[in-house]
Amino acid sequence: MRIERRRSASQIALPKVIYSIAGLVLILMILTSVWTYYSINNLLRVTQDRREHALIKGIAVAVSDPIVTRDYTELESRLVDTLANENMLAVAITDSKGNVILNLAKSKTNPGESNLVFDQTFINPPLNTSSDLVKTQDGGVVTLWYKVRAGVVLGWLRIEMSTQTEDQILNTLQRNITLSVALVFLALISIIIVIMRRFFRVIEAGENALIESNDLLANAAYIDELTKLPNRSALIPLLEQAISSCHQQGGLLAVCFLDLDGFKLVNDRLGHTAGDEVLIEVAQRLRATIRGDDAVMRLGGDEFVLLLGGIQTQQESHYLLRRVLTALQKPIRLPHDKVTIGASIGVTLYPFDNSSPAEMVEHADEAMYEAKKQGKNSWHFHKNMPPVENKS
Ligand SMILES: Nc1nc2c(ncn2[C@@H]2O[C@H](COP(=O)(O)OP(=O)(O)OP(=O)(O)O)[C@@H](O)[C@H]2O)c(=O)[nH]1
Repeated sequence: MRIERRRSASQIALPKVIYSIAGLVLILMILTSVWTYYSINNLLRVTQDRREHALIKGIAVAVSDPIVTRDYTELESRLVDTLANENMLAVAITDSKGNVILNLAKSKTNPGESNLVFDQTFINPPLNTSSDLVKTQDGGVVTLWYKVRAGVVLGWLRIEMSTQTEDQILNTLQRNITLSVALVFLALISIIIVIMRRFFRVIEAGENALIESNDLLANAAYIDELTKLPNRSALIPLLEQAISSCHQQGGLLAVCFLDLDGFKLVNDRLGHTAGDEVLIEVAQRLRATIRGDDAVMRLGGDEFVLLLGGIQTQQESHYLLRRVLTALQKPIRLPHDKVTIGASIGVTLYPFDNSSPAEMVEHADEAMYEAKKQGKNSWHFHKNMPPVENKS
């Protein structure tokens, strides 16, 4: 009589959807971050290139006059000014073949100072290029070659610059993006956890409601509305259960079909409502009389079935049946009347009667009719039983 409780497909599928969306968002976020990082990186490089170009062009213009006039004092002064630039490391002027005209390097110990470099008389310029500007990079140092022109090519301007500032910007950018991704990732994970927890709470609540409604439905299907006893639908399942435990534990199981005597009269004399009250009282008395493991059901009308298990001897079944009738025979008090009612009981005993559950009920029913025939308010064992004394 158990009703299976399963989660619906949509209930199982939804967390997967949430995980997939979250995963997708995460991948998009990482891709966006990487793309942003490379875009900004690229932008910085382009800006840096333009800045360097403008810078070297400016220096070239500034040094072209002193080169033409061979005013090396003025040339040195202009190069020293150039070296004042924070990132500038060295600056040199060569003729068109690479012979050094002037070579200045910033002092490593005192960046405010610049020294003439004398030990390098020739620097190899990129002679086989048609471009005016050539850039090479080695680690954090950028070397720029630029053709100095005044109508004709006067020579080469060579500057060495540190990319320290640029690297710092990029490192900061990289750190910030990594931090942002980590923070967004954490936020996303937290949101997923919150959503999942809420989701599972909703499922749990839904499941509980489903279980409750299933239980209610199950009860409604197997319970007699008037007496609250199990009804006819519960008869075979309960009988099968009782047979199985009797089979395991041994002893006898009495299947008792009980029909009230003269109940129609109660209805006729006192009305249907009074009849109902009598049925409710009978149900309560039957329930109070049987043992915890026994069962009592109302099949309908004034018919009940009792399943009395754990009986060791046939004699014991007589005792139990007498107890049932004695309990019923006590007057029933109604608001305006008092009713005394009896019952006839037909009995079949398992395992003497080893037929199917439905047949056993039929046998008990037949025996009940025998009890009625023999004067009512008594019990009668089915004819298939070993000879036992039928008593009232
Ligand atoms: N009050 C009430 N009466 C019911 C209900 N269901 C069936 N009945 C009545 O119960 C009576 C049962 O009839 P019988 O068992 O044939 O009559 P009886 O007087 O007990 O006859 P015997 O069994 O031969 O003693 C009928 O009058 C039905 O109308 C119910 O739920 N409530």
